[in-house]
Amino acid sequence: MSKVLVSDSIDQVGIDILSQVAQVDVKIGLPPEELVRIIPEYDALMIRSGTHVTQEIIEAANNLKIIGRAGVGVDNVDIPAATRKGIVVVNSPQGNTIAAAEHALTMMLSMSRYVPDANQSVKTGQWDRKSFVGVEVYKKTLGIVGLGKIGSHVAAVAKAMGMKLLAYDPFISQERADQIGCRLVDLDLLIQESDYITLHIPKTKETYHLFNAEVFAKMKPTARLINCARGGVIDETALADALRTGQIAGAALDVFENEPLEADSSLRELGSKIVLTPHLGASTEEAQVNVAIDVAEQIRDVLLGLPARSAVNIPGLYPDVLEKLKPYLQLAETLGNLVGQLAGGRVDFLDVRLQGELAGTSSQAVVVASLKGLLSQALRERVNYVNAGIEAKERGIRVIETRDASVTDYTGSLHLEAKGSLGTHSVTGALLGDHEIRITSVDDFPINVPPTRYMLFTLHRDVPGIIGNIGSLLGRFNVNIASMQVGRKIVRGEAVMVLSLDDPLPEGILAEIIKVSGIRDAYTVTL
Ligand SMILES: NC(=O)C1=CN([C@@H]2O[C@H](COP(=O)(O)OP(=O)(O)OC[C@H]3O[C@@H](n4cnc5c(N)ncnc54)[C@H](O)[C@@H]3O)[C@@H](O)[C@H]2O)C=CC1
Ligand SMILES: O=C(O)CCC(=O)C(=O)O
Repeated sequence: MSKVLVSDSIDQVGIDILSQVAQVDVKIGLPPEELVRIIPEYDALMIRSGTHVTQEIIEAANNLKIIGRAGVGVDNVDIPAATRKGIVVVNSPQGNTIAAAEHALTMMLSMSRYVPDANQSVKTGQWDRKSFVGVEVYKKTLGIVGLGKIGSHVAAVAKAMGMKLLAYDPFISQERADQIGCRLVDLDLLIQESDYITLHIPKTKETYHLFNAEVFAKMKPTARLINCARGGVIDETALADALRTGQIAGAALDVFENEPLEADSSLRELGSKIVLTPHLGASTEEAQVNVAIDVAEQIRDVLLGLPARSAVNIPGLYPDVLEKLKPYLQLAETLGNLVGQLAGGRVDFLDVRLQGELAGTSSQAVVVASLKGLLSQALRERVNYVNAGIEAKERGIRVIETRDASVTDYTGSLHLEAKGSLGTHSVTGALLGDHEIRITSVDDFPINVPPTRYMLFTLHRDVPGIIGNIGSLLGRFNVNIASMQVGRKIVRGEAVMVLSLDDPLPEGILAEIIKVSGIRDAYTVTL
């Protein structure tokens, strides 16, 4: 039975789903060295934002197939390391959208009306109304940085509260911003014109310390900043200075560069100018149920050999695409494996040509499947859909994708050409019916054979006697021929012979085959 480690607090509904297919161990708050020690036992790891899945943990995770992040941000997982190791990383892209958006709005309103401080003063026996005169958000300008799922929901609610909306998001179209009712502007203008700025961006190289001393100097002195996205997108030292010196009026933060926030952080000493929460954006009952179900189902599916619907490191393999392409992916893997063996080791170039109806589909998954097949001889079960692309890149394999919808011999076909240590070779394949694979050409010689486990390919001159000679040679070595086919372009010209064999070819027989008069070259393939 598979084993799943849950290392952050997850709603019970998620544990129940996982328990249908696996032994589930819940161990919260493990020190990193303990995680490194026990991770080899596990097939899956389920986390929230508390566990940092570092390269060291991933390198030790020799049985891990999937890391499930019950939430959106995957910046606490070393994705490149997981990808290299062939571990799928999944998240829940929408399960906590509403919770995070509502938290940002809560922060904006409670900061504007000094709710946390007023609450504290009443609870400590005071009745002070003068110190807590707030400001309204009505008719104020809200600048939204990152107009994705959370940013868009914040926009919809803020609009209903009568706020004017500006947005900065270099990856969002004007049309989408118009639909949401936001004016799309550049970051400088947003910074200068906004009364409130709310951040809904991921933490990346580009967004690290995006809000810094220079930015605070350009903001209105009455402006307030909200961050319920990720710590690290704000330079916290510069923010503390800007608040202390009155460069900006207030800030409300749910996330921090280091979590938990350091006990001596200067952010804790800014009184009513700042509202702080301990990363509570996703902490609603509803969101926790949503993300637990979403991610546990994906872990369950992957452990059962099914695809995950929200994998962040498998390109283009969304379930609907996958369902349609599945037979073609099998074809691509088979042809990749075949052409890789014909071209010999050290392949440095692969042309993936999608033909007929295949030319109209998303090519990414087909390319990944071709690479998986190509690398399978070298990497065996270590190569999978997650790491095939990166493994190919690290081996210096240049991949090009081409499309030719005009090829209509079959409904859809795939042509792979590889250059390796044995020269350049090509194979084409198509599907017979829904999923029966046929190899339809080798080195541009037309054939029509199903792939079988053991195969022999020869390049030869099409003259009488060759087939008989090869047949008797194989007979002498006790190799049984299951089927044989010759492909040629002209009679008595160059030809290719494909034999499906019941047995693997014994050592040394290839050298004998090449000696047969008329044989130019011979290759054995094991699929
Ligand atoms: N505080 C909390 O508990 C929670 C925090 N989050 C965080 O909120 C953030 C947003 O989440 P979603 O809206 O679900 O993600 P999303 O992917 O739907 O939206 C992110 C948006 O940021 C934009 N973006 C990326 N780079 C940018 C840049 N350099 N400048 C401006 N915009 C940029 C993208 O185009 C995208 O539209 C994430 O960092 C996520 O981790 C999410 C849920 C809960
Ligand atoms: O798991 C949590 O509570 C944090 C959620 C979060 O930050 C996210 O989903 O990106």
